[in-house]
Amino acid sequence: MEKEQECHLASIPPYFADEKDRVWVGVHFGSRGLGHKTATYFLNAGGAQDGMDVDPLVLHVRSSLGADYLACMTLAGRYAYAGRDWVCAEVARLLGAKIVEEIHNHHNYAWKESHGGRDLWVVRKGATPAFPGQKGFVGGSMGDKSVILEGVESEEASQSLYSTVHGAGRVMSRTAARGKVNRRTGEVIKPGVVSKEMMREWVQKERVELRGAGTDESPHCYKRLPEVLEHHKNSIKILHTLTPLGVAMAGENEFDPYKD
Ligand SMILES: Nc1nc2c(ncn2[C@@H]2O[C@H](COP(=O)(O)O)[C@@H](O)[C@H]2O)c(=O)[nH]1
Ligand SMILES: [Mn+2]
Repeated sequence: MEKEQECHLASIPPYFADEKDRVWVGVHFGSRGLGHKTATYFLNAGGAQDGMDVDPLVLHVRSSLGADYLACMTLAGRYAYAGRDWVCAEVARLLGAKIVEEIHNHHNYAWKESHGGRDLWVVRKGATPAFPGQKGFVGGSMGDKSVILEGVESEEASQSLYSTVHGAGRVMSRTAARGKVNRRTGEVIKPGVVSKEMMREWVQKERVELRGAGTDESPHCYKRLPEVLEHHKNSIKILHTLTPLGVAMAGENEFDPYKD
């Protein structure tokens, strides 16, 4: 690492080197467990039906339940920011680095915004805001380059309500990748498509130091980010390309009581 004193934060914790050999620390987690519990509480309280094809529960933002939901969502968002900040600071400390720039972005969250003179609640599922000049971190995979990008003004950008992708996206489900095993008997119900050897081979070729990770997170599970970003080239500008150096994530048998 040429500049040990400089460290940039992107919002997996891997760390990367950019095109000028500057170090970036990236994390990708938030409030999944808390968010799920919150949503479940409000769905039950609002009398939502259960099932894939049922009508959605609609709560008015000015109803007591709606206002409480928004307050809880905002709190869960702050909890996500705080957790990411803590992990980035800890990785920077371990690297002996000083943080010189921070880029935060949520996904799977709702924002109150004005578009074309209309006040809207914009829910970005698997997407992040990318208003002109707004920077964001978009992950590839543990064995692919990631990017720091910013939104640009264009017809396409406006049509997307100034949103972009938050990752390359999956080509297979977690279950398809790792297979299905009977937890009690250990019997393999369906073998996984991706083996540990395949995952190891990929990261070794890319010279990435990997700690933890199940095969459901292997690069084989994701699209290639440059191809995805090519489809978005009119609404974003790539500022930095980040090459992964080290990636740490929970192992396949790790117990996470918070599920975040
Ligand atoms: N830089 C990294 N990006 C990664 C890694 N594993 C996945 N990804 C990308 O991020 C999103 C994660 O999405 P989610 O659905 O799990 O929230 C995904 O689309 C990938 O492209 C990684 O280890 N490093
Ligand atoms: Mn995510």
